[in-house]
Amino acid sequence: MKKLYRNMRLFTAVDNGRALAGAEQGKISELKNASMLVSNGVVERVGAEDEVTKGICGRDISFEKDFGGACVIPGFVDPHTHICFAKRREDEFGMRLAGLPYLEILARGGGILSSVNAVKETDEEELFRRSERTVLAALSKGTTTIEIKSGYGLDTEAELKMLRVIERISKETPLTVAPTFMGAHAVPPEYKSDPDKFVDEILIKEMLPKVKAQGIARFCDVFCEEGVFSVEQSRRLLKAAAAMGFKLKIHADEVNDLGGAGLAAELHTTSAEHLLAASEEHLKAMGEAGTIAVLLPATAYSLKKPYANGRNIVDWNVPVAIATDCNPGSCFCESMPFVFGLAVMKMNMTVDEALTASTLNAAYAIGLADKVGSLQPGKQADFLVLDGETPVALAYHAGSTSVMEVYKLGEKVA
Ligand SMILES: N=CN[C@@H](CCC(=O)O)C(=O)O
Ligand SMILES: [Zn+2]
Repeated sequence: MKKLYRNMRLFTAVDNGRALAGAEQGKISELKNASMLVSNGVVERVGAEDEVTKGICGRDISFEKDFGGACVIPGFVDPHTHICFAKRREDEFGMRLAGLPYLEILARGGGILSSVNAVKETDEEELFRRSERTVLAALSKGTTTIEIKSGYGLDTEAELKMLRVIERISKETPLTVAPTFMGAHAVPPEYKSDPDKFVDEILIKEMLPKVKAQGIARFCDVFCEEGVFSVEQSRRLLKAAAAMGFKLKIHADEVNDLGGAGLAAELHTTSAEHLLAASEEHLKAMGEAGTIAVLLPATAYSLKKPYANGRNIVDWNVPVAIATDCNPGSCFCESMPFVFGLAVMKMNMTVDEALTASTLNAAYAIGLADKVGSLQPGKQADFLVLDGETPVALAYHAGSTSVMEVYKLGEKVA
């Protein structure tokens, strides 16, 4: 049986087989009085009502809804989160407000390492319950597909525990989930004097094969940053991961311009994230390599750092996606509408560019563009009804999500 959604003002990026870059990123299709025919949760037809219903017998339609001309966009795809965590770190936020730098907190054994201790102390059921709560908060704000990283385990057992919880989130919530293995999130204190040993003997020889064997991660990611993993260590890990069939991501040039964006271009990683301090040369190389820049403006907000230069990065022909980076430390934010507003107001992207960044390009950044990211035949019927005439509302109505209704696979879920 089919569902028919009618009378929508529908805005979507158009998928032509690759992430959109440069001027293409700002091209959005707008259809007034649009209808959408959904079959088994998948868009069968979308367009003018007479075309959409041509040859369809009324008896085949089990459900029909008129949206009264409301603005509809694809469900948000959040392509970068650490949303599987055991405890919030409000105390650390207070320390940062008092002037202590983020990397200094980590160097003193706090930050990511305090989240590692919390995950180890929390049993799997409880970790699932707490993570699920934050994931459902994201869903209520319009996120219908989400990437979730491990990386608060740092030993094989705890990393696998996180990845099992992430798999459960995928099975037991309405969201589509892209799981990422990020055992290279920080150097555990016991390897502080020999981080190469952690990279070569633990990450490469022990963890990657076990994660691969269990088939519970699609991507491998690394935090390439001063005092965390060097460019050379990141290169070794990512090359080993690629050889085992993982797709690649890299946290690059978040605080210091270490050359992570250049490494992303060299290895043709699917995406490079953060990029606040990345050089023009390396960003342009990413554009040539087709590596997607995943920008995280809520992290710049939360760390009180200058925003990544989204305007230039789009103009340099790098496909841009945006994400929340939801995590308990550097950025406790599960709201894609907030990130959308920051992209427009603080990174000088246009509303249309931000819409592509938060839907289609985000889907490409997690390898799921064949299923989600735009409202076109063959893709999941994941969509949002907005309070506003156009997607401008997402930036205009500051502090509101503007998301009235959330549909996943053609079903209202929030
Ligand atoms: N920068 C590294 N990792 C995360 C933060 C994780 C944390 O602070 O817990 C990020 O992408 O911002
Ligand atoms: Zn991150």
